[in-house]
Amino acid sequence: MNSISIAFIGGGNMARALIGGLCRGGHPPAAIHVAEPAAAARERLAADHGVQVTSNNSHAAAGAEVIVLAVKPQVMDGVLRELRSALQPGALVISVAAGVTLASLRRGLGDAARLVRAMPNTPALFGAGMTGLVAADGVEPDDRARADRVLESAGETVWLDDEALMDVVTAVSGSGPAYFFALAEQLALAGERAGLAPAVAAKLARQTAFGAGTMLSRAEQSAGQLREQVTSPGGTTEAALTALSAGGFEDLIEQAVSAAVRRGRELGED
Ligand SMILES: NC(=O)C1=CN([C@@H]2O[C@H](COP(=O)(O)OP(=O)(O)OC[C@H]3O[C@@H](n4cnc5c(N)ncnc54)[C@H](OP(=O)(O)O)[C@@H]3O)[C@@H](O)[C@H]2O)C=CC1
Ligand SMILES: O=C(O)[C@@H]1CCC=N1
Repeated sequence: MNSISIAFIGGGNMARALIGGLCRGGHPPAAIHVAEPAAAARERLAADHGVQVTSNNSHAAAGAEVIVLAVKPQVMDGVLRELRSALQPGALVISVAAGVTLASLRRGLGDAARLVRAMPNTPALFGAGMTGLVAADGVEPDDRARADRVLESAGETVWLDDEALMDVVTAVSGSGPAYFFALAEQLALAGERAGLAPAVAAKLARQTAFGAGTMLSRAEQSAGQLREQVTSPGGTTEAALTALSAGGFEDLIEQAVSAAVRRGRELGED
């Protein structure tokens, strides 16, 4: 594994997941610096992963070859102002912030900055992440390779040519794990209401989500084909899926994705 020096600005949920993925993938913790204002979060990151922690964004960024901006979109402008003069020449900046455009990163960091916008997701923690990436003008092939080396330790990557689609990536795979977790939650609750003990219902839902996810990742068939294999004509699954459709399942998913796309665009305008 490479030992690119990486600085994370913001040590919250997404940074933790990416750092976990990097460390599991063999990236040396000593080559990872994290700037995070909350002392408790810093202590946890240092204890869990052995990474270097600081409360000072500029110090973290100063020696780094790759800087990952993992702060909320709402605080990004202030962070960019702070970092503008702290980046070392040739450093690659990867922002994972939802909605924040390459143009606004460019405004904050100046013309010389090498910029990539990425949208990872939290399964990165176990190397099972999905990251969409788009590069700003001026990004060289070796910058893309550097971004890939950082994000591939967290799972799969896909490069897009059209930045406008990053809000759709955010809505599908960035936020996507939450939809599956919400489904697992509701499935367990429904099992409880139908008589199962809470622990049993939770175990059935979790392991079923794991099994379905494993099949989606390993089987050759499409999601639709896998669904059909479970659905015996006139059987229980068909009854359940008919109830989901009658309740507007397909429309609801479309509405959910549209809402997330809209919110991503709003965050970019703030
Ligand atoms: N969570 C997810 O699944 C995903 C999140 N993202 C993106 O990742 C980014 C972070 O999200 P997430 O990890 O969920 O949020 P968190 O709130 O968990 O993490 C953000 C961290 O940044 C810290 N922070 C706040 N202000 C500053 C600052 N000025 N300098 C340095 N650090 C600061 C926060 O500290 P404090 O709490 O003390 O304010 C917090 O620990 C967002 O832009 C989001 O869009 C992208 C993909 C998926
Ligand atoms: O909810 C959010 O805004 C972030 C971006 C994708 C996942 N979490």
